[in-house]
Amino acid sequence: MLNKYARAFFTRVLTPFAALLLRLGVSPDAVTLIGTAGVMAGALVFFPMGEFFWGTIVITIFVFSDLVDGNMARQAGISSRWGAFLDSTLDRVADGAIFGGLALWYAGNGDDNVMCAVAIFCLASGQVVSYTKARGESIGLPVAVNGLVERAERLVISLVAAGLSGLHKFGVPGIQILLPIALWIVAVGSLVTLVQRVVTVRRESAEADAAEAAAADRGSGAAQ
Ligand SMILES: CCCCCCCC/C=C\CCCCCCCC(=O)OC[C@H](COP(=O)(O)O[C@@H]1[C@H](O)[C@H](OP(=O)(O)O)[C@@H](O)[C@H](O)[C@H]1O)OC(=O)CCCCCCC/C=C\CCCCCCCC
Ligand SMILES: Nc1ccn([C@@H]2O[C@H](COP(=O)(O)O)[C@@H](O)[C@H]2O)c(=O)n1
Ligand SMILES: [Mg+2]
Ligand SMILES: [Mg+2]
Repeated sequence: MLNKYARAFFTRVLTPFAALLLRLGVSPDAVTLIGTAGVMAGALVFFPMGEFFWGTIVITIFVFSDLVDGNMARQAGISSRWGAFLDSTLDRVADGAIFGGLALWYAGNGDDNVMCAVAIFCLASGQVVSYTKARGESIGLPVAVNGLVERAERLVISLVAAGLSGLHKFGVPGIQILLPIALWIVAVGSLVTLVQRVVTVRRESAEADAAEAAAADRGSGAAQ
């Protein structure tokens, strides 16, 4: 949903910045790489220490690189298969760092085995949700469904909650409850999305196989 409705807004807002980077001689690949490194640093340095506010600030600054890199490539007319591969692959790395950082907090001083397991589930299910689309498309199917909770939703729900939970350290009472609530929402939402995508791939593959069998039948009928 965010991908559909918010992308146009962010494209308008980020286009001048993307143009500036191109004028400065920065490449889209460099933005992809630096953005991922920044997200990883924010997530793996701050989250395991329970510094959710500062971690979220650092991650938020760098995560928008994922919208800037493609914008730069399109403006410069240099969108490429390599760029698409690099972008999607490093998305998985960044997501692994964010949910891994949260899991490390709960496994350590956060001391909550259930929430550690929920964070690991968010990490794994998010990766599988993305894989269903990539694999479905690689076997020639349209995978014409995005589902309830795409990557943008996973990130926005988790990061808004993490940032707000971090305000606990600044004296806001009770607010840290938002992070576990958000992780449960992302976990359940990712599971629903996974089922939506698997059901779609199952239907599309059955339709494609039936169409192929019908075409083969017509071919052998014509040969007789
Ligand atoms: C005192 C308050 C403290 C709070 C501190 C600040 C809080 C800020 C919190 C959050 C900000 C989060 C911003 C997250 C922005 C995410 C941007 C992003 O990365 O979007 C990527 C997404 C997809 O891009 P791609 O096409 O490159 O990716 C494809 C996709 O990932 C597929 O994944 P799948 O769904 O299949 O799993 C992959 O299959 C594919 O491989 C991959 O290539 O881009 C978009 O979706 C575009 C829309 C972005 C919408 C961003 C909305 C941000 C909205 C609000 C943030 C501000 C909230 C402020 C809250 C303040 C709280 C007090
Ligand atoms: N280094 C890059 C990054 C991205 N691309 C192209 O942009 C598409 C992704 O667009 P986003 O707005 O989601 O970033 C991607 O599929 C590539 O076509 C690129 O060429 N090089
Ligand atoms: Mg991108
Ligand atoms: Mg991306």
